[in-house]
Amino acid sequence: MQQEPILRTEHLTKRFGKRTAVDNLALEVFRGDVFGLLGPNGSGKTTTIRMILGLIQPNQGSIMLMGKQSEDKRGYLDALRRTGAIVEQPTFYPFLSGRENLRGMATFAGLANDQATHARIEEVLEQVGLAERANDSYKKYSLGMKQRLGIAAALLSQPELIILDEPTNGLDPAGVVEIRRFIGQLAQQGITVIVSSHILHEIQQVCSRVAIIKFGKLLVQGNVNELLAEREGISLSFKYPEQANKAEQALKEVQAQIPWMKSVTHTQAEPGSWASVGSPLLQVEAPIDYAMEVNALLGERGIYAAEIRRQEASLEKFFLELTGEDADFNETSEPAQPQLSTGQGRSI
Ligand SMILES: Nc1ncnc2c1ncn2[C@@H]1O[C@H](COP(=O)(O)OP(=O)(O)OP(=O)(O)O)[C@@H](O)[C@H]1O
Repeated sequence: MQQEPILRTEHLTKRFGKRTAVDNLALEVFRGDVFGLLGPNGSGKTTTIRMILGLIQPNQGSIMLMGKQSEDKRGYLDALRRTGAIVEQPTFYPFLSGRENLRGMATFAGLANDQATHARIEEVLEQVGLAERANDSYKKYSLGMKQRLGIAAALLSQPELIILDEPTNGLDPAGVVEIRRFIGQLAQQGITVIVSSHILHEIQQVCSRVAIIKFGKLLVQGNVNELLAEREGISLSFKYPEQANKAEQALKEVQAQIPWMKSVTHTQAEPGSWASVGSPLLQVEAPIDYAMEVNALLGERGIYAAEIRRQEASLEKFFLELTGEDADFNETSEPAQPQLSTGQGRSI
């Protein structure tokens, strides 16, 4: 079945003076996605989101939101009405309660001050898990609760799409887990979510698709499982180095005839590895489903691994492969030349 894009950007570009903050960006978000817009600080995530929300104008390119093109001002505005967003932490009144703040927000959003709106406020308070604390003043809320109240405000108008810019910023690990769980719940309710982050592992688990950007350019975009499945592997540990040598030789001999075995690498277990430090390891780049075949191939030659494990793939490792640099996403310095020269990135 053909998936329906809820958002598509083409050649999206924004320059601030000489700096190109967003460079020829092509994003595609499908209905029902939890779409992670990932990239280091300063990579252009907020600028992209601000352009999608019509808060700033692109220098070049187009945006399609819910079937409406950005050039069609009236139609696009209608699509924006069906979109909820938090770009910066919304301003709430510290001495008012969560519920009172939402009433203010509802008025601000043009919702009538009637029974239906009041019922909707109770509904979103329930949805974000703040119903029991709705009478507490905003200043008593934890950072996570403040974030959730912001999301509640964005949900007031029953959006089909919600855009959250760095919702985990400044949260402690428990707060991050809470937001992640909450994003999952939104998706279960059929709301499409776009969530940006500079910390890959924080939201990787909850995303169905991701785009990784750097210096405003798309590095990669695709379904998380597909991106990672391509990169998972089989890890074999051996008791003695000579066994690992024999196994390496045996696998490399047959590798050319086996399409699913992409590479075989001989290493040693490092600290933090699942195997004891220094023990010989073979990393076979192949789907874990083929572990039995690898084992059988070695067994036929009288070689036996001490242990076989799935080598987990992670977006962080993938990012490292893609850019050759650290994936903690915290560095802000810009190299003389961007790593990739095309704006379209890889896509699967
Ligand atoms: N209004 C502006 N005027 C000038 N430069 C800007 C403006 N807004 C953003 N930039 C620059 O554009 C680049 C992209 O910034 P942006 O805020 O979009 O990145 P980001 O990926 O959201 O970063 P962060 O994770 O820190 O929020 C940065 O170099 C930033 O300094």
